[in-house]
Amino acid sequence: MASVRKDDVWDSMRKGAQELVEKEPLLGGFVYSKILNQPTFERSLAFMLATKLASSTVLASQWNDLIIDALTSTAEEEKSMGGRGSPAPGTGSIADAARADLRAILSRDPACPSYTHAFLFFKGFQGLQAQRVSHWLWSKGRTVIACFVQSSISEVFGMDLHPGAKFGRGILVDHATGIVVGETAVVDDDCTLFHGVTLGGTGKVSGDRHPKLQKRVVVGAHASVIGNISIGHDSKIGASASILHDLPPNSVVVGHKGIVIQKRGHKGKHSLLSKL
Ligand SMILES: CC(=O)SCCNC(=O)CCNC(=O)[C@H](O)C(C)(C)COP(=O)(O)OP(=O)(O)OC[C@H]1O[C@@H](n2cnc3c(N)ncnc32)[C@H](O)[C@@H]1OP(=O)(O)O
Ligand SMILES: N[C@@H](CO)C(=O)O
Repeated sequence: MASVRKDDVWDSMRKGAQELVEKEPLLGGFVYSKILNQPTFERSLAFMLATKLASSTVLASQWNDLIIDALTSTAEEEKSMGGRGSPAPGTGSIADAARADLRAILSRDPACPSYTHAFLFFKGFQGLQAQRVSHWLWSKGRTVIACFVQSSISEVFGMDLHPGAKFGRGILVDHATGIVVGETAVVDDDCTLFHGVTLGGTGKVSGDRHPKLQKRVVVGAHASVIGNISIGHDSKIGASASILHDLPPNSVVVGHKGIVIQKRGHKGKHSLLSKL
């Protein structure tokens, strides 16, 4: 007999949805259609994204079919990879990446009370899952439809995520408004991006031209990280900083020149801050 996979995120989402409807019956139709009437996390995710992205010319049912295709194919691809460790950014099951993102949001965002809340209300979460679908299309050479998805994400969620960009798992995209991520950017597992972040090119080169964020990097609101540079794991980039050069792991940087104020774990006066 085939074993039924345990899905703690989905179980918790359904429980949260039930509680939400009891508290606010006005939202009953909304919550039932997106979660409680759906048989699985995958179906729920596809329906939620499809209804967000739908327009008068590309219907929710067409989006739903496309997204289900992406979720099924990427799950099969991950299975065929043998399930060894976390997949490289931009590869592996989209649904499992979405589950990891929900876990990350609940554990790292004090404003998030439940998986249900993030799933239904956080456009950073929703837009990122749509980007994962566009990236799957991009990786299959379906670049026109991938760019159409990018354009729809931009219109609906207010952030511009190129389909070529590679995102790992456990990503918190908080508030999300105004985020721009370029084609060759890589955001590894457990990173956090606040609103207004740019992971951009210098405008002077083509090819591989966007930043690579290693694991657990936090990029503060309205910071710009520019060029094909590497941001070492566990670094924090301050709100409104501009970063144009590689940063070693554990850096904490602020200001227009991305001045290092400390190496995390090392105590001492931030003397360089007097230059700001
Ligand atoms: C609705 C919302 O809440 S949206 C959330 C938006 N929040 C963000 O984007 C958070 C981003 N985080 C930051 O900018 C943080 O300040 C960090 C990560 C850069 C630094 O955090 P910490 O390591 O705790 O540094 P700490 O707060 O002790 O500050 C150290 C010094 O840097 C200065 N500093 C901190 N952040 C910044 C910044 N973004 N720009 C300029 N200077 C800064 C401080 O004034 C302080 O200076 P001082 O030593 O002269 O007093
Ligand atoms: N979501 C984060 C930043 O706004 C918080 O509530 O602190």
